[in-house]
Amino acid sequence: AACSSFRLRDALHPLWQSELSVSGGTRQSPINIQWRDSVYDPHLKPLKIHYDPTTCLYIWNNGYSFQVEFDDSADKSVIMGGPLENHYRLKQFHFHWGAINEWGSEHMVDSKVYPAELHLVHWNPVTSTSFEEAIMENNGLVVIGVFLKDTIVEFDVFDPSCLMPSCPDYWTYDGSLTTPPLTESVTWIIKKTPIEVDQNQLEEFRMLLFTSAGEEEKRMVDNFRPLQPLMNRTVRSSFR
Ligand SMILES: Cc1ccc(O)c(S)c1
Ligand SMILES: [Zn+2]
Repeated sequence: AACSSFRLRDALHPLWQSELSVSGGTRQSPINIQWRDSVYDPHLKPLKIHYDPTTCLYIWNNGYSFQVEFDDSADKSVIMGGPLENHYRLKQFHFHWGAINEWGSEHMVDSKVYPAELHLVHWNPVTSTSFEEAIMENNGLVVIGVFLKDTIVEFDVFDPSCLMPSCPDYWTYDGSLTTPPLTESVTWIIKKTPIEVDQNQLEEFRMLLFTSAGEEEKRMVDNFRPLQPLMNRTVRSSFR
């Protein structure tokens, strides 16, 4: 019922209004992951994550999420393994969330939506010389998506490794950025198990603003892109 009261225009933040779909896009994100249609790939390795908290630089509001930036001038916070052919450097992480707990995540699993979704954005230093260049490269980026569900716990937002669920299971598919330029440069790795965050943490997200000082206040909520067609893609799973 809550979803029926959800007005599509709420999710059409000016950011996406003009770019609901990239013309000719064949691998757009986010998608609804149909668990029974995902294909177990025994060649998928465990994902290896080595984050160095000292690479954490600062947090800022970029107008459509809050983002924690990392020093990516060396291979200090990196991921490798999984579906990846080499290592990727952590550049930033940010979240997407809803105005209420009934919606907010970008990806869905069997049409189940979560209140929020964490994106850990990495770039390929082997095929690109900078993050900005990697955004335009085929598979220049890897984004790890982690669902958030509300419960009563505390978590430290600045040590990204503690943002990762202990369960190693993930789905992976070829997709795109979910914000402009929506480039089809992302290998998505979606963790099967959500992390649990305190309801107060979700409320704090909803206190942020899309607007700058002096403008009429607009709460930063519903900063997620609508689902995109799967088209000719298969989602692989790292687990049976
Ligand atoms: C590079 C980048 C920027 C913003 C995003 O929401 C995503 S998913 C990726
Ligand atoms: Zn994102």
